[in-house]
Amino acid sequence: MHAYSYCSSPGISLKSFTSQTSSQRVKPGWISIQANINNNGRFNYSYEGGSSRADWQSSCPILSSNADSQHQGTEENSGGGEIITTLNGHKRLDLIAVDKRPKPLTIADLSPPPMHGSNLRVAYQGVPGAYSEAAAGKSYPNCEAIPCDQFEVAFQAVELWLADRAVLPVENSLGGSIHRNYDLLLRHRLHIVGEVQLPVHHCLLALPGVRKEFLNRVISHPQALSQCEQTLTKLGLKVAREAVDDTAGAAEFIAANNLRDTAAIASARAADLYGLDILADGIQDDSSNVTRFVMLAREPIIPRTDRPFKTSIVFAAQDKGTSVLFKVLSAFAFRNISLTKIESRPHRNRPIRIVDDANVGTAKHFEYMYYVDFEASMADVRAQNALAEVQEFTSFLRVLGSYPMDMTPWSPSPGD
Ligand SMILES: O=C(O)C(=O)C[C@]1(C(=O)O)C=C[C@@H](O)C=C1
Repeated sequence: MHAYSYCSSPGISLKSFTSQTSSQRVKPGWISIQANINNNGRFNYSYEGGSSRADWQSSCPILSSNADSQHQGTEENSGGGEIITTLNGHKRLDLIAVDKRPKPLTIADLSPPPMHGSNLRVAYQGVPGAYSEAAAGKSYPNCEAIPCDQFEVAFQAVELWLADRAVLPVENSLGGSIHRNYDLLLRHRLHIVGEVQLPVHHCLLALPGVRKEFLNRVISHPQALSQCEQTLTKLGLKVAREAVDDTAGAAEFIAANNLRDTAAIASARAADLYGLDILADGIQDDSSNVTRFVMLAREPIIPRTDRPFKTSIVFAAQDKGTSVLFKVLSAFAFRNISLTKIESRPHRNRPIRIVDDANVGTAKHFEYMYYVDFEASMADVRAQNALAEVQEFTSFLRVLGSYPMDMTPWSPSPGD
């Protein structure tokens, strides 16, 4: 039933990147990484973890090299120059520790990692069974999907080289934009290197034996709740709705706490993973329910013109003039470049501008950051000229990425 062959990793949580006390809860199978900057301005990592911490550390070169200095394991020289560390009786080969001398760069260091290669570590928000995990698998088949407890953590995981890519939702055909990710795109320096559209087929899940009449509440991600609002009412479920971090997390929570009065909106895969029954299938309000995800990387890809590309930009208008937005949009229209999305968010550094006009009086203007997606590659001279023109009317302009459009055909799931 599940088309993707990704594998899940132990996850990363926000406390990984903030100050932390030793009493903090650690999810089973997750690693908690505390990153501090030391006196030399370098990162130090320390670890608390669930059962698979050692596996995770040994699969991650950054972690395994740092872990060596923190754990009181014993070391042997295997005779071949490698160091074998013994940790809790388990032997492990530490490639990083083998040879600390700088190595010459090879051609392999200079080429980007394979787009669909194996072992690409892809961070997503949520727990296994979340739609974001499926999007990671669709974007990078055979990747190692790394669950993160918040969107921000997925950004940081890539920035700190704990993951190679992040795959994050930006908009849904029914629920609209996921604003948090628009704000984070601006705050972080990652590049959009691709997009993927995922049909989202929701199910109502409950513990085995539970019937709809027993339910007092339905829990899920706020987007999923809004995508199923009308259907829940049609099913006669006049129960409380509660928002949680992700859809699969809602299913996991019901199973872990044996909640017989609560249902979750989540995927069929989440039902499988957490041992829940499907009370209703395909409960999204529209069968063509699609979420668009973007793939993020530390480096941009080189834009091309031999296939359809999309470019995402963000800009702020200059202080003076009210027709800036019109002028910016005209720069694309005159060059026959179609816009596929426009979104405005508060300008966090300067949310309000006081405008004094001797004739009209004083007004408070809200200031925005505008996000625009347009259908052209940055290698296309029309896009370059349009942006040169846009720059004249804006106080800030950043290209978030120029990347191949997702042209994969999809159809509503059978039974919708
Ligand atoms: O909760 C999940 O399963 C997610 O992957 C998050 C998310 C979202 O943020 O929009 C992704 C796809 C669906 O639209 C519902 C929820």
